[in-house]
Amino acid sequence: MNKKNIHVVGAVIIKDDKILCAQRGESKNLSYKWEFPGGKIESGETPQQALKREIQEEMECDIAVGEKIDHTVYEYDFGVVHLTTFYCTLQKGKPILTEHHSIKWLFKHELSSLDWAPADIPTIEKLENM
Ligand SMILES: Nc1nc2c([nH]c(=O)n2[C@H]2C[C@H](O)[C@@H](COP(=O)(O)OP(=O)(O)OP(=O)(O)O)O2)c(=O)[nH]1
Repeated sequence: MNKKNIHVVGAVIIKDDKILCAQRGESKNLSYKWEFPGGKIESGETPQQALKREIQEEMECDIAVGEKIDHTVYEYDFGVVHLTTFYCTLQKGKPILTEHHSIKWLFKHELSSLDWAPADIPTIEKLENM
């Protein structure tokens, strides 16, 4: 059986040289793994629109979406995630924890101390070598 394709966008939000990292909740797949806030692209949306919407919903703040960082395809047991990550900045408000277990602001050289969702590793490597 073919696995379902899941198209996901992730926001690498940078503020004062630190990057916002978010930990998934207990009841989710990839529970307690770290990720970039974001989510699935809905039909009719551009990746950038999806990212702005997801961050508003999840963290109650507005972002500006900048350049693409990376695009990876990773096969999990529950499906194939196509993850695109973008540089973002905060425009209005401050990220609020709603559905994540926790959030952290880390310098890029600290990112690899967290247990990331596997699809995120190429983005982490790019950020570390930036
Ligand atoms: N938001 C986000 N999701 C990621 C990243 N890396 C990664 O493998 N994923 C996976 C986890 C999920 O299976 C999927 C994103 O879906 P989602 O955030 O909309 O959905 P979810 O599983 O948290 O919850 P649900 O809405 O399906 O209940 O992509 C990442 O950096 N950010």
